[in-house]
Amino acid sequence: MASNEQKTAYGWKLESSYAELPDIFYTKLNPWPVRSPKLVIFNDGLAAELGLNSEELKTEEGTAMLAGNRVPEGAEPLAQAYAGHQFGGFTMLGDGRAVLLGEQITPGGSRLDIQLKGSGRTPYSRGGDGRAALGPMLREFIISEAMHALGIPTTRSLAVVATGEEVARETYLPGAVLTRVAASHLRFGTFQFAAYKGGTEERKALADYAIRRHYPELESVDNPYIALLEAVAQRHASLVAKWQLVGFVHGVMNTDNMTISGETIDYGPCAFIDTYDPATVFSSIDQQGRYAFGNQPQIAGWNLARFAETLLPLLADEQDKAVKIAQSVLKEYIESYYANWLAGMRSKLGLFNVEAEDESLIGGLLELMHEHGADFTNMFRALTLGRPEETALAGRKAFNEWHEKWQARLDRQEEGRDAAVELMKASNPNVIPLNHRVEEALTAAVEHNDFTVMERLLAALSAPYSYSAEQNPYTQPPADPDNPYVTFCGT
Ligand SMILES: Nc1ncnc2c1ncn2[C@@H]1O[C@H](COP(=O)(O)OP(=O)(O)OP(=O)(O)O)[C@@H](O)[C@H]1O
Ligand SMILES: [Mg+2]
Repeated sequence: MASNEQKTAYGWKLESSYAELPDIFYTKLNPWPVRSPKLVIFNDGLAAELGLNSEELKTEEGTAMLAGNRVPEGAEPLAQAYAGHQFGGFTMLGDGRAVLLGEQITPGGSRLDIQLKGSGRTPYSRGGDGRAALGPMLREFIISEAMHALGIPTTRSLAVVATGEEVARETYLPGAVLTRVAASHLRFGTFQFAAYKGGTEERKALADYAIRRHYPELESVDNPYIALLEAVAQRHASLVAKWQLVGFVHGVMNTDNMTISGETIDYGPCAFIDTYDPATVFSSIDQQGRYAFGNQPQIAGWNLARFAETLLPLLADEQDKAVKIAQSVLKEYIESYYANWLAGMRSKLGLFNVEAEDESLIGGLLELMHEHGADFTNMFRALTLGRPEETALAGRKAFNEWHEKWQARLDRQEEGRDAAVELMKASNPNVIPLNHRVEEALTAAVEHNDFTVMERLLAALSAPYSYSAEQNPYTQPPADPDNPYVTFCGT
């Protein structure tokens, strides 16, 4: 693998294993410079994990690197090719506004992609300008870091640089470049690209690379491609269950927005639900509710099926046999998703063991929450804190009956009440990025050049299960729960 042995003053230790794939998979090019880069937010904790020198990167020269005006030593920037099913239709895509600088080898020995998003046009830009607006990039920063703190696999955000240039959307908006960090940017769509553009050779090269990079333990198994499909399916069974357990709506679950590593990627029109309603959507282009909160497990399964199709020639010699294998993996995905979700819901209610009536206990609560528009996060927080009287369901006969049943169920456990409360605290976040607080932070930053509101919000979101008193202001639901407050989620 091409390597840059010498660590620089900035701490860069960049390699470029992706560039060893057949050259249909990428186009080498540098990011396009921007007019007057200004660093507006920087993630010191992540920089330390990456072995990067925060102080150096915050200087003018360092900021120039995070803006794409200067290429770090050892970087071999490239735009990645991929395809995708978007809202059901197949398209050739690729990084139309991003470049991969390389893979940072961290002090802990991990290999993590460093990508600039909003870095200018590429051969995959189609009609786009290659740029990104400040509001949405700050939004990606906040939500991805909140997801990480919640314990949910995700790409991360190192920095946002304002470009000093405007981008034309519905109006003119300030532009920005986000430095995104990921286990890799291999997407289901990367495999779709290989299947569409390449032969068996390219498909195999990509699958081998994905295995080496994310599932090295599978290299020696009998058919590593079946094992790859199973492993990716299992990671998504776990990932999507985690989304459902905190009320996260991804919003654009197209195959180009799902990763081989099992990390959440692309924080476009995403948001956390306030009131519990499986039909909740945040994307204005999702008129059919394809990516509604309650549909996510099925849509991930649909996307996995598209991924499986790209692997068919590698799964077995005969097509029939390959299809059967893929079908059985997809069936396991659904079962495994449900098992993960059920286990997570038990934890949210402080239940350690399994009882036959648990599914109806959990389902009964969710039905009541849906019927009466209960806030998802606050409901579980109130139950955790033993304050059912603070919920939207307080005083309702059906809820009182449910509550008694739940209390009796808790009393039947040997672990005791204190342990149940600890389990609930570890499973029910005290604070999530409430949409109205995110909007408030973005308005201050984008419209008033005040980043302190965002800094305080990030601090509150950094330890969501700590139940610390400083988080209290960030737990209040919006005054108007019918307003989804997601105006900065464009592009
Ligand atoms: N302003 C733009 N200029 C050029 N290409 C763009 C632009 N916005 C989006 N694209 C491209 O359109 C495709 C789909 O867009 P999507 O909103 O999923 O991407 P994104 O938010 O840029 O990317 P990512 O998935 O990397 O977070 C991607 O290939 C993306 O690179
Ligand atoms: Mg995308």
